[in-house]
Amino acid sequence: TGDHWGYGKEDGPSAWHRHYPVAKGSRQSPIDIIPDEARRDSSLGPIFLKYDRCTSLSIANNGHSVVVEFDDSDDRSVIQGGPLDNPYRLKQFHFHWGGKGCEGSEHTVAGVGYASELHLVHWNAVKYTTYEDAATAPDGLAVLGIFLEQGDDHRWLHTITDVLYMVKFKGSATNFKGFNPKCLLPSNLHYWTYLGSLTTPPLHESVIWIVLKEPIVVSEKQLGMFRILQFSGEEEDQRMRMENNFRPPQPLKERIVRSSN
Ligand SMILES: CCc1cc2c(cc1OS(N)(=O)=O)CC[C@@H]1[C@@H]2CC[C@]2(C)[C@@H](O)CC[C@@H]12
Ligand SMILES: [Zn+2]
Repeated sequence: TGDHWGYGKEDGPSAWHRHYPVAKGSRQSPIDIIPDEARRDSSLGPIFLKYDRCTSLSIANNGHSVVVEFDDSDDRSVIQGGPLDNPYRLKQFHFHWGGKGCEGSEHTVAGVGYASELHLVHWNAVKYTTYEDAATAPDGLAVLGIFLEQGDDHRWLHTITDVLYMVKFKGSATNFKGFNPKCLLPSNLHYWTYLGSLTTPPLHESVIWIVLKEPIVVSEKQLGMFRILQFSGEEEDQRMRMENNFRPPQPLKERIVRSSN
Protein backbone atom coordinates (compact mmCIF):
# COMPACT_ATOMS: atom_id res chain seq x y z
CA THR A 1 0.00 0.00 0.00
CA GLY A 2 2.43 2.56 -1.20
CA ASP A 3 1.23 6.08 -0.46
CA HIS A 4 0.93 7.95 -3.76
CA TRP A 5 1.78 11.27 -2.17
CA GLY A 6 5.11 12.77 -1.16
CA TYR A 7 6.99 16.06 -1.00
CA GLY A 8 8.37 16.09 -4.54
CA LYS A 9 7.47 18.26 -7.52
CA GLU A 10 4.84 15.89 -8.93
CA ASP A 11 3.39 14.38 -5.73
CA GLY A 12 3.98 17.25 -3.26
CA PRO A 13 1.64 19.55 -1.27
CA SER A 14 0.36 21.47 -4.32
CA ALA A 15 -0.86 18.17 -5.87
CA TRP A 16 -2.44 16.60 -2.75
CA HIS A 17 -5.88 18.14 -3.45
CA ARG A 18 -6.34 15.82 -6.44
CA HIS A 19 -6.68 12.72 -4.25
CA TYR A 20 -7.58 14.64 -1.03
CA PRO A 21 -10.00 17.47 -1.88
CA VAL A 22 -10.15 18.50 1.82
CA ALA A 23 -6.69 20.02 1.10
CA LYS A 24 -8.68 23.12 0.10
CA GLY A 25 -10.90 22.91 3.21
CA SER A 26 -11.83 25.53 5.80
CA ARG A 27 -9.51 24.39 8.63
CA GLN A 28 -6.27 23.21 7.03
CA SER A 29 -2.81 23.18 8.66
CA PRO A 30 -0.18 24.45 9.01
CA ILE A 31 -0.76 28.22 9.07
CA ASP A 32 1.34 31.35 9.40
CA ILE A 33 0.83 32.56 12.98
CA ILE A 34 0.78 36.36 13.28
CA PRO A 35 1.35 37.11 17.01
CA ASP A 36 -0.08 40.63 16.85
CA GLU A 37 -3.34 39.27 15.40
CA ALA A 38 -3.70 36.41 17.90
CA ARG A 39 -6.48 36.95 20.46
CA ARG A 40 -5.23 36.89 24.05
CA ASP A 41 -7.89 34.79 25.81
CA SER A 42 -8.06 34.94 29.63
CA SER A 43 -10.21 31.78 29.64
CA LEU A 44 -7.23 29.87 28.19
CA GLY A 45 -5.43 28.29 31.13
CA PRO A 46 -2.03 26.60 31.12
CA ILE A 47 -1.47 23.22 29.47
CA PHE A 48 -0.30 20.31 31.59
CA LEU A 49 1.84 17.49 30.21
CA LYS A 50 1.62 14.43 32.43
CA TYR A 51 4.32 12.27 30.82
CA ASP A 52 5.82 10.88 34.02
CA ARG A 53 4.86 7.24 33.41
CA CYS A 54 5.24 7.49 29.67
CA THR A 55 6.32 4.45 27.72
CA SER A 56 7.85 4.79 24.31
CA LEU A 57 7.82 1.53 22.35
CA SER A 58 9.51 1.94 18.99
CA ILE A 59 11.03 4.33 16.47
CA ALA A 60 10.21 3.91 12.78
CA ASN A 61 10.68 5.42 9.31
CA ASN A 62 7.24 5.54 7.66
CA GLY A 63 8.52 6.97 4.39
CA HIS A 64 7.40 10.50 5.31
CA SER A 65 9.04 11.12 8.71
CA VAL A 66 10.63 9.38 11.70
CA VAL A 67 7.99 8.46 14.31
CA VAL A 68 8.32 7.38 17.97
CA GLU A 69 5.23 5.36 19.04
CA PHE A 70 3.90 5.09 22.61
CA ASP A 71 1.78 2.58 24.51
CA ASP A 72 -1.61 4.34 24.52
CA SER A 73 -3.56 1.54 26.23
CA ASP A 74 -4.28 3.76 29.25
CA ASP A 75 -4.03 7.37 30.45
CA ARG A 76 -0.46 7.14 31.71
CA SER A 77 0.73 9.93 29.35
CA VAL A 78 -1.67 12.78 28.63
CA ILE A 79 -1.89 16.44 27.75
CA GLN A 80 -4.66 18.44 29.41
CA GLY A 81 -5.81 21.99 30.18
CA GLY A 82 -5.48 24.93 27.81
CA PRO A 83 -8.14 24.65 25.07
CA LEU A 84 -8.83 20.98 25.83
CA ASP A 85 -12.08 19.82 27.47
CA ASN A 86 -10.52 16.58 28.71
CA PRO A 87 -7.18 14.75 28.75
CA TYR A 88 -5.79 13.58 25.40
CA ARG A 89 -3.57 10.47 25.31
CA LEU A 90 0.00 10.56 23.88
CA LYS A 91 0.20 8.35 20.79
CA GLN A 92 3.35 9.31 18.87
CA PHE A 93 5.74 12.09 18.02
CA HIS A 94 7.54 12.87 14.77
CA PHE A 95 9.46 15.69 13.09
CA HIS A 96 9.41 17.84 9.94
CA TRP A 97 12.64 19.43 8.67
CA GLY A 98 14.28 21.21 5.72
CA GLY A 99 17.39 20.79 3.62
CA LYS A 100 20.91 21.93 4.65
CA GLY A 101 20.62 25.48 6.01
CA CYS A 102 17.02 25.82 4.78
CA GLU A 103 13.86 26.23 6.85
CA GLY A 104 11.84 23.13 7.60
CA SER A 105 9.07 23.93 10.08
CA GLU A 106 5.41 23.68 9.03
CA HIS A 107 3.97 26.57 11.04
CA THR A 108 5.65 29.92 10.53
CA VAL A 109 5.57 32.97 12.85
CA ALA A 110 4.97 36.29 11.10
CA GLY A 111 6.27 34.68 7.91
CA VAL A 112 9.44 33.27 9.47
CA GLY A 113 10.09 29.53 9.53
CA TYR A 114 12.28 27.52 11.91
CA ALA A 115 14.74 24.78 11.02
CA SER A 116 12.39 22.01 12.12
CA GLU A 117 9.14 21.28 13.96
CA LEU A 118 8.34 18.49 16.45
CA HIS A 119 4.74 17.20 16.66
CA LEU A 120 3.60 15.43 19.83
CA VAL A 121 0.35 13.70 18.83
CA HIS A 122 -2.44 12.97 21.34
CA TRP A 123 -5.97 11.58 20.88
CA ASN A 124 -9.29 12.02 22.69
CA ALA A 125 -9.72 8.60 24.29
CA VAL A 126 -12.56 9.94 26.49
CA LYS A 127 -14.89 10.52 23.52
CA TYR A 128 -13.51 8.02 20.95
CA THR A 129 -12.66 4.33 21.20
CA THR A 130 -9.75 4.26 18.78
CA TYR A 131 -7.05 6.62 17.54
CA GLU A 132 -8.30 6.03 13.99
CA ASP A 133 -11.84 7.13 14.94
CA ALA A 134 -10.49 10.15 16.79
CA ALA A 135 -8.40 11.10 13.75
CA THR A 136 -11.59 11.75 11.76
CA ALA A 137 -13.44 13.73 14.48
CA PRO A 138 -13.35 17.55 14.76
CA ASP A 139 -12.08 17.33 18.39
CA GLY A 140 -10.32 14.01 18.01
CA LEU A 141 -6.64 14.96 18.09
CA ALA A 142 -4.46 17.46 19.95
CA VAL A 143 -1.02 18.06 18.49
CA LEU A 144 1.62 19.98 20.45
CA GLY A 145 3.94 21.73 17.98
CA ILE A 146 7.45 22.67 19.14
CA PHE A 147 9.84 24.67 16.93
CA LEU A 148 13.48 23.59 16.65
CA GLU A 149 15.94 26.47 16.18
CA GLN A 150 19.54 25.97 15.05
CA GLY A 151 22.18 26.73 17.66
CA ASP A 152 23.93 24.75 20.38
CA ASP A 153 23.72 20.98 20.76
CA HIS A 154 20.54 19.70 22.46
CA ARG A 155 21.77 17.26 25.07
CA TRP A 156 18.68 15.00 24.99
CA LEU A 157 18.00 15.00 21.25
CA HIS A 158 21.09 12.79 20.89
CA THR A 159 19.02 9.92 22.28
CA ILE A 160 17.02 10.13 19.05
CA THR A 161 19.63 11.21 16.50
CA ASP A 162 22.02 8.47 17.67
CA VAL A 163 19.58 5.73 16.56
CA LEU A 164 18.41 7.24 13.25
CA TYR A 165 20.94 5.13 11.33
CA MET A 166 18.89 2.07 12.41
CA VAL A 167 15.75 3.36 10.65
CA LYS A 168 17.40 4.81 7.55
CA PHE A 169 14.99 3.23 5.06
CA LYS A 170 11.21 3.46 4.64
CA GLY A 171 9.50 0.62 6.50
CA SER A 172 12.32 0.10 9.03
CA ALA A 173 11.62 0.15 12.79
CA THR A 174 13.46 -0.69 15.97
CA ASN A 175 12.82 -0.92 19.71
CA PHE A 176 12.95 2.46 21.44
CA LYS A 177 11.83 2.02 25.05
CA GLY A 178 11.92 4.35 28.02
CA PHE A 179 12.19 7.67 26.19
CA ASN A 180 10.32 10.50 27.88
CA PRO A 181 9.62 13.44 25.51
CA LYS A 182 9.44 15.80 28.51
CA CYS A 183 13.16 16.34 27.86
CA LEU A 184 12.30 17.94 24.49
CA LEU A 185 10.14 20.73 25.97
CA PRO A 186 11.26 24.38 26.16
CA SER A 187 11.40 26.17 29.52
CA ASN A 188 7.97 27.75 29.25
CA LEU A 189 4.72 26.45 27.79
CA HIS A 190 3.12 29.67 26.48
CA TYR A 191 1.26 28.78 23.31
CA TRP A 192 -0.95 29.73 20.40
CA THR A 193 -3.95 27.51 19.66
CA TYR A 194 -6.32 27.12 16.70
CA LEU A 195 -8.48 24.47 14.99
CA GLY A 196 -6.73 22.73 12.11
CA SER A 197 -5.90 19.48 10.39
CA LEU A 198 -3.36 16.77 9.76
CA THR A 199 -0.55 18.33 7.73
CA THR A 200 -0.17 15.26 5.53
CA PRO A 201 -2.76 13.25 3.61
CA PRO A 202 -5.50 12.32 4.43
CA LEU A 203 -5.48 15.90 5.85
CA HIS A 204 -8.42 15.16 8.19
CA GLU A 205 -9.72 18.36 9.89
CA SER A 206 -9.47 16.75 13.32
CA VAL A 207 -6.64 18.57 15.13
CA ILE A 208 -6.70 21.07 17.97
CA TRP A 209 -3.26 22.64 17.43
CA ILE A 210 -1.24 23.91 20.39
CA VAL A 211 1.97 25.57 19.13
CA LEU A 212 4.55 26.59 21.75
CA LYS A 213 5.96 30.10 21.42
CA GLU A 214 9.44 29.20 22.71
CA PRO A 215 11.58 27.03 20.41
CA ILE A 216 14.09 24.45 21.62
CA VAL A 217 17.68 24.79 20.35
CA VAL A 218 19.43 21.99 18.45
CA SER A 219 22.73 21.95 16.54
CA GLU A 220 23.16 21.90 12.76
CA LYS A 221 24.98 18.59 13.27
CA GLN A 222 21.93 17.08 15.00
CA LEU A 223 19.62 18.46 12.27
CA GLY A 224 21.97 16.92 9.71
CA MET A 225 21.46 13.49 11.29
CA PHE A 226 17.78 13.61 10.24
CA ARG A 227 18.96 13.91 6.65
CA ILE A 228 20.61 10.48 6.68
CA LEU A 229 17.05 9.13 6.58
CA GLN A 230 15.61 8.10 3.21
CA PHE A 231 12.11 8.50 1.79
CA SER A 232 12.84 5.31 -0.15
CA GLY A 233 12.95 1.68 0.94
CA GLU A 234 16.17 -0.39 1.16
CA GLU A 235 15.21 -2.40 -1.92
CA GLU A 236 14.62 0.67 -4.10
CA ASP A 237 17.60 1.46 -6.32
CA GLN A 238 16.84 5.20 -6.37
CA ARG A 239 18.09 6.78 -3.12
CA MET A 240 15.89 9.70 -1.96
CA ARG A 241 17.19 11.65 1.03
CA MET A 242 14.44 12.49 3.53
CA GLU A 243 14.37 16.28 3.78
CA ASN A 244 11.94 19.18 3.19
CA ASN A 245 9.11 16.96 4.48
CA PHE A 246 6.94 19.94 5.45
CA ARG A 247 3.68 21.38 4.09
CA PRO A 248 3.69 25.17 3.57
CA PRO A 249 1.21 27.42 5.45
CA GLN A 250 -2.45 27.22 4.34
CA PRO A 251 -5.16 29.94 4.26
CA LEU A 252 -6.46 30.94 7.72
CA LYS A 253 -9.98 31.52 6.27
CA GLU A 254 -12.59 32.20 9.03
CA ARG A 255 -10.36 31.13 11.90
CA ILE A 256 -8.80 33.08 14.75
CA VAL A 257 -5.66 32.07 16.59
CA ARG A 258 -5.84 32.41 20.38
CA SER A 259 -2.88 33.10 22.64
CA SER A 260 -2.32 31.83 26.18
CA ASN A 261 -1.46 34.42 28.84
C1 LIG B 1 -1.77 14.11 13.88
C2 LIG B 1 -0.58 13.24 13.57
C3 LIG B 1 -0.74 12.61 12.24
C4 LIG B 1 -1.59 11.50 12.12
C5 LIG B 1 -1.75 10.88 10.88
C6 LIG B 1 -1.07 11.37 9.76
C7 LIG B 1 -0.24 12.48 9.88
C8 LIG B 1 -0.06 13.08 11.10
O1 LIG B 1 0.87 14.05 11.18
S1 LIG B 1 0.63 15.58 11.39
N1 LIG B 1 1.87 16.31 10.74
O2 LIG B 1 0.65 15.81 12.81
O3 LIG B 1 -0.60 15.91 10.76
C9 LIG B 1 -1.18 10.72 8.41
C10 LIG B 1 -1.66 9.29 8.51
C11 LIG B 1 -2.92 9.23 9.36
C12 LIG B 1 -2.57 9.61 10.80
C13 LIG B 1 -3.87 9.66 11.65
C14 LIG B 1 -4.59 8.28 11.62
C15 LIG B 1 -4.83 7.83 10.20
C16 LIG B 1 -5.89 8.74 9.58
C17 LIG B 1 -5.23 6.36 10.01
O4 LIG B 1 -6.56 6.08 10.36
C18 LIG B 1 -4.95 6.08 8.53
C19 LIG B 1 -3.92 7.17 8.09
C20 LIG B 1 -3.54 7.84 9.42
ZN1 LIG C 1 3.56 16.46 11.77
